[in-house]
Amino acid sequence: MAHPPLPPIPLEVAQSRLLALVEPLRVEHVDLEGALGRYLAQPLLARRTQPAADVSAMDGYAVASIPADPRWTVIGESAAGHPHTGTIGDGEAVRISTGALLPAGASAVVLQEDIAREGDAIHLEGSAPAPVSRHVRHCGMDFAEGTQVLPAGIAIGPAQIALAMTAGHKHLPVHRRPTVTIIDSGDELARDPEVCPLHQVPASNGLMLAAMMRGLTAETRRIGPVVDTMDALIGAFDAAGDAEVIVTSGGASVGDHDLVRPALEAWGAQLDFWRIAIKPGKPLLVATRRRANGRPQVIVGLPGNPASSMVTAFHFVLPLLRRLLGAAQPMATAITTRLGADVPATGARREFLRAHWDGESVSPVVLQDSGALAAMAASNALIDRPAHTPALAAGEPVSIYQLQNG
Ligand SMILES: Nc1nc2c(c(=O)[nH]1)N[C@H]1C(S)=C(S)[C@@H](COP(=O)(O)OP(=O)(O)OC[C@H]3O[C@@H](n4cnc5c(N)ncnc54)[C@H](O)[C@@H]3O)O[C@H]1N2
Ligand code: MOO
Repeated sequence: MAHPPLPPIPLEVAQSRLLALVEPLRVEHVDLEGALGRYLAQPLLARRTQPAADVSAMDGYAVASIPADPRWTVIGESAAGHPHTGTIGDGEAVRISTGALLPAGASAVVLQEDIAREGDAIHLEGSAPAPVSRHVRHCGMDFAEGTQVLPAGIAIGPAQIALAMTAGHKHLPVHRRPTVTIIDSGDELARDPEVCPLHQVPASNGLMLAAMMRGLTAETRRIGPVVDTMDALIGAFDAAGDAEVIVTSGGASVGDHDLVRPALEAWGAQLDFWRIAIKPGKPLLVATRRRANGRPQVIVGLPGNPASSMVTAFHFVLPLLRRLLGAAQPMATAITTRLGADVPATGARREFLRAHWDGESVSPVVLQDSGALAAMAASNALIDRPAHTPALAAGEPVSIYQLQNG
């Protein structure tokens, strides 16, 4: 890795290069609870039809028809889990509960609120269902056996798990969880925030990064803080073992003690790119190393400033993990909202302003220094400001990314 200083590259170019380095991990079958937070590896086909037969959507009376003189005799009951076994004819009704099978011969359900009953004799007092099948859920209304209920690559959340179970599945095919080793690097970093002299700062980035990855089910391991020497860094890379992804924080810039790049080189990794035209986060680097199994190990070197680490983890590490997990859409998606305050013009780098979004408008927090953690903790969004754009006034539309920040 001899490095003529490379010009910073645009965000999307860098993201595409990073994602092109890996493929989704191998497929495994896990139980439904274990599938939460992961991505479906193959399209899911229904193994049953839902509802499996016509069922009632309301509590009332199932009837064969609604005659001009709407009177019926109750001949039995169909309760949820206890179907009525006979067939009903004209003038007959079956007491029915929500979710119970419609008896053979029934075509409508009349709400119990619309019925007057004396003994087994009932008559319509309110309104008849319109259309007549209004309170009936027909066989296959939700899905039919053999049809695709979920596409490959979809995120598996609570509704997907419920659907999979209802479609007759106990297990789901998902991609293996990625293993990630997170390395805090820097002589100034203290492991213990209660024992932190003036020249030190608590090593909070590793903790924050692991927290960001938790929602994606990644298996994280933390190393460090590691001191700024080649030997210590190479030792930390070795200790990362077979992790699919190594994330370092700090030491990515151009200072005399920023050794992540040369240490990666000495360790045998290949630099893929270094420096992105974004603010914060410019010194981000990505390198790869071939593992014994022939698959690449990807190293993402994040800048040490906390806001830079968070923004680059958001735009690079999380999409990389989603790609390894088999997500159809690994990138974060932006939404459009309007500004609650003016924002200044931008320069050569695309900027991601830490901001607070209240659901209606978004305002940048006052302190945009990439070392400002209190300001970052007051943010729940990033305002996306393209490079070389003029100032914008409150009320104008902007793109934002939502952060899972408290
Ligand atoms: N002459 C130049 N100086 C700098 C440039 C440049 O282009 N020319 N880039 C600046 C930018 S932009 C950034 S961002 C920083 C990032 O540099 P590093 O990745 O080398 O980060 P460090 O110098 O190691 O640390 C920066 C800052 O962050 C704190 N830090 C580091 N690691 C952690 C951690 N694990 N937990 C909490 N805090 C951490 C560290 O103490 C420093 O205060 O470089 C600029 N400089
Ligand atoms: O890019 Mo640095 O990340 O501005 O602070």
